[in-house]
Amino acid sequence: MSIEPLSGAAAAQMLRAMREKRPLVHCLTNEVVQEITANVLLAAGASPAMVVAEEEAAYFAAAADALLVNVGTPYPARLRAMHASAESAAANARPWVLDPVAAGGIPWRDGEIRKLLAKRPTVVRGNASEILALAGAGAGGKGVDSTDASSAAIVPAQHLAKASGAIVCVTGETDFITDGERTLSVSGGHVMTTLVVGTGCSLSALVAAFCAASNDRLEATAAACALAKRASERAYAVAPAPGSFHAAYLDALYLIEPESFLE
Ligand SMILES: Nc1ncnc2c1ncn2[C@@H]1O[C@H](COP(=O)(O)OP(=O)(O)O)[C@@H](O)[C@H]1O
Ligand SMILES: Cc1ncsc1CCOP(=O)(O)O
Ligand SMILES: [Mg+2]
Repeated sequence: MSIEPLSGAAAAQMLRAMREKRPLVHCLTNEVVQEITANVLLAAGASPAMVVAEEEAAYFAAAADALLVNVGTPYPARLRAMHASAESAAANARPWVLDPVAAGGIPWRDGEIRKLLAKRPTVVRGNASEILALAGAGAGGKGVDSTDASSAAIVPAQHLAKASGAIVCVTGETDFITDGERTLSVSGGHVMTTLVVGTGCSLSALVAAFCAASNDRLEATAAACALAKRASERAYAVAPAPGSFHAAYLDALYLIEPESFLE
């Protein structure tokens, strides 16, 4: 199966559409990354809302433009809100993204991730070890971090996409995005991105934002990856250490214009 790089024209169009819509993204995410997730969405041009109580999450999922479900710090009440919100998003034709943090490493969590996967997310975005584990081809990474190369997860990601009906986005040195038939790649970025917590989790939120603004969810997902990769490159050029890189990454997400993908 051939792999196509995402075109600059598609990335530009998707970023323009996302900024025009300024989608409201409902985030059910982990305790570690709430702030970077909200800030990444705001800087890129979307609108975050962390509506987490079981009593209100499903209601809000029907009203928001997209939903993120990230299982980084799961516990029963949060998982109940996640299941109800995923059902509500699907019933109201809203895209939703599953981020299977640490898949393969913890049996109870794996069971919960499988139950969420059965609810048919629009996109599953994870690092290579997480996607390999979900595809039945690996035993997880080092906690929340990947110990595998994204290139090793291309074929398993394609199988997982076919089996689950979701678009599967596996990130790493190169990001690969597949629906099981077509596979896009996004290269570049900088490894410094892995030294700032929440860059993967917040990318999953960005994928939700892009999917809210286009019906081509494969290209929308790849465009979110392309924005993150370009922002990482710009950030590293001015801030080559984690603390300042974090701030520069947000700045770059804000400053990058759609036209820059056409250069
Ligand atoms: N070796 C690398 N070189 C460049 N960019 C990377 C590398 N590893 C990860 N990234 C980027 O870091 C971000 C987070 O991806 P990743 O580390 O795979 O997810 P997670 O944080 O969920 O483990 C993505 O934008 C990805 O493209
Ligand atoms: C450190 C940590 N522990 C549980 S969730 C989490 C954040 C993981 O963030 P990311 O997957 O973006 O690196
Ligand atoms: Mg992650």
